Amino acid sequence: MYCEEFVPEDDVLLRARDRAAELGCPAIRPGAGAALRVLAAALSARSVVEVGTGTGVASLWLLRGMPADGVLTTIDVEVEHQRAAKAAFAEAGLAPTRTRTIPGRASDVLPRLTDGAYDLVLVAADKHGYPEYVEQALRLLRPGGVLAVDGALHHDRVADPARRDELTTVVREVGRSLRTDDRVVPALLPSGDGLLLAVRR
Ligand SMILES: C[S@@+](CC[C@H](N)C(=O)[O-])C[C@H]1O[C@@H](n2cnc3c(N)ncnc32)[C@H](O)[C@@H]1O
Repeated sequence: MYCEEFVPEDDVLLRARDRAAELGCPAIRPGAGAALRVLAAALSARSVVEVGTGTGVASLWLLRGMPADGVLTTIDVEVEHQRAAKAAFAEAGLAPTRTRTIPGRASDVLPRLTDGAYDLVLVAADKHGYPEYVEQALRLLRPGGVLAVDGALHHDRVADPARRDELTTVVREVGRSLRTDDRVVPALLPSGDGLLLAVRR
């Protein structure tokens, strides 16, 4: 699709995407990755959290929008995924100080991060955990900071009211609750698999 390929990926991103396919870990699609890079650049995001490192595809998009002294804190329960992500960060020539990779379950790690200290939080891990990760993200964001939730359309199932399986319902409810949450200004972009955005008031 034209929009998904509008900003092409370089070899480092394509290799990280290949490793994601090898490990069976779905990576963010390029259109949503490009949108994240825009957000990170627009916010001059120096402190970013990613929930669900995978092999580092979204991490690279974020880091490329962040200023040169920005630090990405990225969490994943799978050590093998984070190992692949670290290889991608090295290939991209990123200084080790630019990334803080934390192994562990998001529900254990997120509560240890500081309130109101982050410019941007990307939620992209197990969808069952989305309601909890979104709540944690709203705690972590500074006013004016942005929450991004990847997979918000869940393969277009969220938009189809006839789809009532558990995961689709969880993701749909996350969107509904952010839409009526006075703490944020929301929008749902159709890029990638759906990128739900919410600016923290
Ligand atoms: C969709 S992939 C992330 C893709 C990545 N953001 C990218 O675009 O390259 C989801 C990741 O979440 C991780 N994950 C699953 N459950 C988790 C949990 N409870 N806590 C932390 N990470 C988890 C998986 O190991 C997997 O690497």
